[in-house]
Amino acid sequence: MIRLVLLDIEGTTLPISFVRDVMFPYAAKALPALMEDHTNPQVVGARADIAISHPGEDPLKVCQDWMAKDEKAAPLKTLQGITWRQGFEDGTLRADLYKDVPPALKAWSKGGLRLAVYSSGSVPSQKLLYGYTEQGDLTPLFDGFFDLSTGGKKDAASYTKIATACALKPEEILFLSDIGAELDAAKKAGLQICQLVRPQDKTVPHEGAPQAADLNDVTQKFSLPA
Ligand SMILES: CSCCC(=O)C(=O)COP(=O)(O)O
Ligand SMILES: [Mg+2]
Repeated sequence: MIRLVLLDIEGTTLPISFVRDVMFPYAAKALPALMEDHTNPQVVGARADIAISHPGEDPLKVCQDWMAKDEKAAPLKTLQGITWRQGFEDGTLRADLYKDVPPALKAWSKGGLRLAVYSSGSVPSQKLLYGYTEQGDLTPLFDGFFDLSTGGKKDAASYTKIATACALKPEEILFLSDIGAELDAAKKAGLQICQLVRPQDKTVPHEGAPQAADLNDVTQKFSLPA
């Protein structure tokens, strides 16, 4: 029996284009000034992590390269999250979630399902994103937020950790993502899985994973509350 739905963000609840064409350019513009901040402990920590992984390299250049390749690197995700706070709080950024997402999340939650997020985006940025959506603040719907500090999304151990943190058996969790390797890892850990194949995102269907076109389709295929 499914007790909790664990959701990826980019390509699952939010169009990839919003991340690539709105959020990333916003962060890219703010990053050079942020990298000069020597007082914020999170910035200092992220710079130190980059110095370990890329000794002798310019940390700003490393971040710019990561962004160009959409690398899910934890220091970059921390720094991007810091830049996005200003944008979400002053109204420049508003998460334009897929239209099927808010009603389905509300119906699932109202029907007794627990909801949690697992994204490469940092937990503070997950909370900003769901806190400032075109449909209002959706953060009260979630009782868990997980990011790369739990582990990589292609690593089965991360899903085991999430199940433990949620005090559930792995098979009581349904993980939704667009990425085949993430779904394979979750399946290996014993979670139920479903791939979101969003035409707008040109998602490549992954062999061996049940598929859904949107969250309404997930509701039907897994008999979730409607
Ligand atoms: C708060 S999500 C911001 C988008 C982002 O930076 C990202 O890397 C999303 O990756 P996901 O794991 O949700 O596909
Ligand atoms: Mg994704």
